[in-house]
Amino acid sequence: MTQIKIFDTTLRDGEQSPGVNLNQLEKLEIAKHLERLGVDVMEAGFPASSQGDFEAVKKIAETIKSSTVAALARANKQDIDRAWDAIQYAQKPRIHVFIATSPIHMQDKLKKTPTEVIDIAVNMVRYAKTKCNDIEWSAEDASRSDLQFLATIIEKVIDAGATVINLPDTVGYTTPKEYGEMFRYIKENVPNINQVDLSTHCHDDLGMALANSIAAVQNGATQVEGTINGIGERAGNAALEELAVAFKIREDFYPYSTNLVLKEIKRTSDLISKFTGMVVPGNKAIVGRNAFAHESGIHQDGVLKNTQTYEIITPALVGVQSNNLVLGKHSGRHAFKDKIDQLGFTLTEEKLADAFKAFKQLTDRKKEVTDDDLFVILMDIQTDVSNRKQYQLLSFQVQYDSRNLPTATVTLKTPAGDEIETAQTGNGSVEALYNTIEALISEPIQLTDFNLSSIGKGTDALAEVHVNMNVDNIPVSGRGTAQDVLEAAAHAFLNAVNRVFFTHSSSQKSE
Ligand SMILES: CC(=O)SCCNC(=O)CCNC(=O)[C@H](O)C(C)(C)COP(=O)(O)OP(=O)(O)OC[C@H]1O[C@@H](n2cnc3c(N)ncnc32)[C@H](O)[C@@H]1OP(=O)(O)O
Ligand SMILES: CC(C)C(=O)C(=O)O
Repeated sequence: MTQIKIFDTTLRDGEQSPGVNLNQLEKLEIAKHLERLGVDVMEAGFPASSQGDFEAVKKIAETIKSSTVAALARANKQDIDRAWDAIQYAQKPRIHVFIATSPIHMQDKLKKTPTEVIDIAVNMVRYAKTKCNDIEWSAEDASRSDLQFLATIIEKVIDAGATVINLPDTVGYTTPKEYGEMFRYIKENVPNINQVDLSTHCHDDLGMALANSIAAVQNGATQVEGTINGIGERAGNAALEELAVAFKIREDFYPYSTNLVLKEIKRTSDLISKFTGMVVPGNKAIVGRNAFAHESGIHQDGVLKNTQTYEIITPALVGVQSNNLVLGKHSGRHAFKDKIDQLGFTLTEEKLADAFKAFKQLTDRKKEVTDDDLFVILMDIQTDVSNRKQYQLLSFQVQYDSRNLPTATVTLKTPAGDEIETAQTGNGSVEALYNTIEALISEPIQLTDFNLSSIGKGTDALAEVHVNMNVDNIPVSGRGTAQDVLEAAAHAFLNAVNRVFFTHSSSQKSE
């Protein structure tokens, strides 16, 4: 078995998904779960892109111990300095420098000749190497680049000190055969290629990201880049959970393995889906709601007789639990703490007390508290910033009458500490509530998406709302959970507004 390194870019390319904007605490929590999942490298962000991203990458670098922490930089000194400033205290830091190598990108975007691009790439890898030992260099749009040119520039950046060479299919254009042949060509035509890890980074525009990544591995790639749930720019990146499980299930066919702890997959996928607001489609491989559901009679009959007739992956392999009923009204702190550890959270004493209180409050209203309920409580507690200046929901009331327009009355605390209240109507209860909150907030708001789901089953299940909106023309997402649908909706709305409020108040999106 050849061990393939997993480079997770959920926090960088994943965050480039339209509408996704994670705050520092959310990024940190995701990073901790990625470490627990066993990724070899996590790309924590692009520090030069904003102060908020810089601070998030720095915090992750200071916290993560076993995975390499990478930071992205364009091929210029300012970006490289920023990347290094953010990751220098990591146990295993990596600077990831990229520059495009395809004719269209060099000519029309960078406005540089191929010779100039070679000089910039070599000089910037050399510069980055003066700061950090581990340097990844990416040839952006490699799959549309001239192969001879690619071989020339790769040989030179390796001589300049690169330790990993990444050949992205940036626009998701290539096919497995073509992409595999590119890797083989590079293996055969770059004399110093065996000194480095060769990496693949695929986008899913034509639905071939996973197939292309596997083709690259079959032709010499030793590192695969991708994201959890396949999120990312446009149609997304290769889904790492699909790659790892495919290698495991088809180990008879693929002589490759990864370090991923497969039973952590579902939990990590849930966490990322909730924080990003990117709902995993029911039919998504490995982590979709229906991935292990058998609906039709013939399939059910087969599964009852022998699960393997229709089930190639056992749900437990990826951490899907059939019965996750856990703690109840009478559970104590020890059992609670033990469960928190199992779910992969590390809480300070103060947060532990808050979480226990929230859990006890929930048991008063909900008969059965599941792992999923607890997971949401812990996510909220770990990323709670209610001690900071922001809009806070103090109370609300919605009057619904099937013959008249619903009316909402809302009281908010403003970031300046004032209490404000007003009432508005709407065509439905949520609209009345949102019209009212909007009337209380000075920034112009345009709601672009509203998504309601339940956590678990039953009439007492928690409601979860994700919203996308433009606040002051800035696209932003928000998430809220509560036992009541309207309360969850109000929290999601304010969660989105507060993200933008922080952007303005601290001049960058930092928390
Ligand atoms: C394929 C990928 O996923 S690449 C990563 C994409 N991620 C992002 O873009 C993150 C979000 N981006 C941002 O916040 C901003 O674009 C910033 C902060 C990075 C840069 O902002 P600005 O300085 O205003 O530049 P802007 O984005 O408008 O243009 C990009 C500039 O970088 C140049 N550039 C692009 N890639 C590279 C590179 N790899 N190396 C050097 N220069 C580059 C472009 O040619 C352009 O230069 P020009 O201003 O001389 O024409
Ligand atoms: C910066 C590189 C690695 C990238 O994201 C791409 O080319 O898609």
